[in-house]
Amino acid sequence: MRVHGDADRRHETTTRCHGHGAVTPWAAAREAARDIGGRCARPEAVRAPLREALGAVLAEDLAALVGVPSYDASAMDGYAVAGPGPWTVVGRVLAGQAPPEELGRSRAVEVATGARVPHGTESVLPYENAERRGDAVHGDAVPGRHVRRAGEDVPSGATVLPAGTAVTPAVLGLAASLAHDALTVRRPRVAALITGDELSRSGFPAPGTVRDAIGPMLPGLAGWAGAALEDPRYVDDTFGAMAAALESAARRPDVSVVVVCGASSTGPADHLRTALAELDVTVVVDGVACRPGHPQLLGHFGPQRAPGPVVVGLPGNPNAALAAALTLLVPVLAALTGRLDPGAAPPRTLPLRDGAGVAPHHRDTRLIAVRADGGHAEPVGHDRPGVLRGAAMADALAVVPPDWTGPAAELLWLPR
Ligand SMILES: Nc1nc2c(c(=O)[nH]1)N[C@H]1C(S)=C(S)[C@@H](COP(=O)(O)OP(=O)(O)OC[C@H]3O[C@@H](n4cnc5c(N)ncnc54)[C@H](O)[C@@H]3O)O[C@H]1N2
Ligand code: MOO
Repeated sequence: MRVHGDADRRHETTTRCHGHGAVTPWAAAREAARDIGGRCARPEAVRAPLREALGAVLAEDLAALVGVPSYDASAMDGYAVAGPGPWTVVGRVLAGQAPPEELGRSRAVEVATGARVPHGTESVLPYENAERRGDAVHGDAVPGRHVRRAGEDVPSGATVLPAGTAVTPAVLGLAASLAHDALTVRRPRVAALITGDELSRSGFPAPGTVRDAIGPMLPGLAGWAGAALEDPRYVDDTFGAMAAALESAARRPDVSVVVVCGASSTGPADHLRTALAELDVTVVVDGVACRPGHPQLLGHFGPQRAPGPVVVGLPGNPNAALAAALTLLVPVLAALTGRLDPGAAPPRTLPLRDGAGVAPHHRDTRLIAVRADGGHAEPVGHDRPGVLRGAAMADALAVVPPDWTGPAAELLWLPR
């Protein structure tokens, strides 16, 4: 970390206001994150083509512009038949082709699965139940069988999903079936400020420099929580650069969250807290009693009753940044659109495997990289604050509070 000229006076303030007993317990910090996210203005509703809507939430109920199926269709390859058998075969209809107007009594048309069946069709006789002799077909047809009637799965005009539903791959497929080309969705936008004059962004790091490991993690974390991350802005380790970058991100009406990486501690180049004070940001969580990730921060621009944009400060150590993102950033983003925190998905707890050698810390909640395997959670190791090696092998972070007696531990799932 390099020290810049304008650090000194303001750094005095930082040192006094952080790290002197005001840290928030881990569970309370997460609750605060959910609470702020839930109180912010919802991200603006926008029209998104289907291919861009994945992961957002629906801003409106999803209605069927067309029924499913949209025409009377065969559910099997075989014969559409009308009246009693045997039936005389009068033609063939493949999917996408027009059928004859009307199927007369004791008449059949050979049909492919998905083909339109003629009016008058009473059932479809699958090939395997049919015996063909010349133009005649014999077999036991069961009235109504293997014909999918128009609108029988989804009637035209029906509301099929409520506003607030997360757009999954299945939702996109359904929307297309219902004749939508675009959806009206909400998706929080996240601006990222990455600090650290020692950071490099590509190639082999020169002596004394470090590859940015947080920038590459953030889009996936944001996307997992239904948000979109803008290209990160790399900010010099000066008070002026930090304050200016924060201010300009916060002025953007489309930005719901500003995430700041690094500069969260009390060092001479750590200007986050002083810049937030200068900009009148309300700091709600100033440090969290957890390891790794204790210097993380949660605050907001704007008044208490209408907060926004939210500011999340992630520590510079990459594994601490990941733990902090799961603790504060993901719950804020999920709550902004009212969706469930994906880190808190079931199963919520698993027993740590016997002999895992986990001991609680006397004051802080430990967040331990674990693999979930056969009904147990097993620490994978390699999860010190400065390295993502353990997290990259892990399924979740096991939450071990100071009063933990085991063996069951709460899990905070990682995006996988
Ligand atoms: N006197 C104290 N010093 C520190 C404390 C403390 O309580 N008292 N806490 C330590 C902990 S814990 C953490 S975590 C770090 C947090 O530091 P910052 O958020 O201010 O971040 P930096 O100082 O800039 O960097 C810390 C470390 O991480 C590396 N780094 C930073 N950004 C990135 C990145 N994008 N990708 C990869 N690595 C990054 C940086 O080079 C440093 O090695 O403070 C401790 N100090
Ligand atoms: O808590 Mo630091 O956040 O250990 O790396």
